[in-house]
Amino acid sequence: MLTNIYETSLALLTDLYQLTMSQGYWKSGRSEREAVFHLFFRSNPFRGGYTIAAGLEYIFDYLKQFRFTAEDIKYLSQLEGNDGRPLFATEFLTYLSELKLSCDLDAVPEGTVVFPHEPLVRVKGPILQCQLLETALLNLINFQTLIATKSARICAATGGDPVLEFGLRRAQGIDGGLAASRAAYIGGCAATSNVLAGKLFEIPVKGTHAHSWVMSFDDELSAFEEYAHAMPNNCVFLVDTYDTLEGVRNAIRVGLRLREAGHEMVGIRLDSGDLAQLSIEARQLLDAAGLTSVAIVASNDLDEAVITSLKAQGATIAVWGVGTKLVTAYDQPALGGVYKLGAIKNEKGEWQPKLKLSEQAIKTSTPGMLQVRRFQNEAGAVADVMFNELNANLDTVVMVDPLDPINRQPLDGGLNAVDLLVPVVRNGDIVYRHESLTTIRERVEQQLALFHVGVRRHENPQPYPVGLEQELYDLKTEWIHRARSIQTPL
Ligand SMILES: Nc1ncnc2c1ncn2[C@@H]1O[C@H](COP(=O)(O)OP(=O)(O)OP(=O)(O)O)[C@@H](O)[C@H]1O
Ligand SMILES: O=P(O)(O)OC[C@H]1O[C@H](OP(=O)(O)OP(=O)(O)O)[C@H](O)[C@@H]1O
Ligand SMILES: O=C(O)c1cccnc1
Repeated sequence: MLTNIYETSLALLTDLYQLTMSQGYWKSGRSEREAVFHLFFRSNPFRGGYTIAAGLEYIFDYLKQFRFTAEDIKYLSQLEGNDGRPLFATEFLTYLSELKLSCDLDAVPEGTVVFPHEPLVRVKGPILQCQLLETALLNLINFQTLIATKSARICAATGGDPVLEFGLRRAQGIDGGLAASRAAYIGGCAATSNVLAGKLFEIPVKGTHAHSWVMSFDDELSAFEEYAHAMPNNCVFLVDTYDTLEGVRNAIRVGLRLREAGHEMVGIRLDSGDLAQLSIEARQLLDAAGLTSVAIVASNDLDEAVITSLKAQGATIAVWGVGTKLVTAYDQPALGGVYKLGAIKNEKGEWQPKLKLSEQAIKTSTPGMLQVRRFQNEAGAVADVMFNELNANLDTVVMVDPLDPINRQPLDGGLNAVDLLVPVVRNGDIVYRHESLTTIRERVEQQLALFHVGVRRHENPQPYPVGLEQELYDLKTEWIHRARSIQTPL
């Protein structure tokens, strides 16, 4: 079971406008009106071809802590509007203090490969409640999905060599550091240096030593000897404090003495200079000394591009320590996920599709209560089709490319079909079984294997087909026309 990260009430972890709109829904008698929202992103991060969904378990933790306590209500009661009078009505605050979530959430399991415009989470319930959840859900899913994806890319670049996540010191605060360690492990990292993340999430913890250890002695050899004395079963010597190849020679001296004492040196770490050249030279020195099992660990601002380049240069690095660029998603610091209303019930209790128009077709949201069906054959995933659960006849599925509607592809009934969104919360209660991070990591591997290498490559990846089921496409087109006419002046 995930240890609760959050032990405080979290209903106020939201943008003020969610609460002002909520008072609006309440005052206009529409707070209980049923609505459906979708959380999705519009483009794969890092100019990549895929994205790894993550963060769902944190949503469960957040929902468990969703309540307006007496202190929260007191705080809200003190907020003032422009005229200096209370922003919120006392009766509305009483309503909030008695609020119990009754939403249904459907979500894509963590570790699933997902694509732009596909809902990662779908929230159905009283519109006021759906609205109150928006900001926190985006906060939780956007960040962890981004970092899990970055991690998967870095791990793909190492081609299976272990990646150690070293990012805590450069992460965005305490919570960012913990969530990043979790997401990095989901994406494929072998271990973290973050000990609290290790304890909370059962992630293996690993580490070497810092330059300060070497600098605290008069010479490097004494530093390595003392470290070996203190930690004979965890010796990875950082060799670049003064002269890297001299450092390797000192490590070898200590490694051979350790062996005589019945221990094996685990590795050396390179943290500066030309990592390809130094790793090749260090490997030669280690092998010549008979220390063939000693691993070369490298760190220093690594990311998937540098790792790919180092591999191409024949670097003999066996373990990769990656911090800053992983946990901060350095080259793209936000996923840009959004949360849009798909449908709302009218006074008669009938679902009304809703969409948000945009100048750019790609930004116009898709109406309905959406589900994603992934079609697969023996070779892997063929296409994902979004459909509207409110009005779907899926006996024969014709997929329409929303950006090129002439491109209509019938999907053969012989294909396997899996619906990506699964029930996770019903009437406010979590109904999804807890998944270990091991299960989630395995899912990432299995899922990535379903996709063509062209979709997975980092340079100019092939777009994977994601389309709208024909009836949904027609519905969207109809509602685009209707929405435009709403705006057309008489
Ligand atoms: N052979 C290589 N090919 C491509 N990139 C490399 C190679 N070796 C190191 N790098 C990367 O180059 C970047 C800068 O390395 P550089 O050697 O300039 O800095 P540094 O070694 O940290 O400098 P300093 O000695 O001041 O610490 C780092 O991201 C590092 O991982
Ligand atoms: O480069 P990153 O991918 O962010 O990996 C983490 C970095 O953090 C440490 O450096 P730092 O200078 O903070 O401490 P040190 O004195 O132990 O090298 C470590 O040596 C790595 O270089
Ligand atoms: O254990 C390490 O080598 C380590 C830990 C944090 C940051 N950099 C390196």
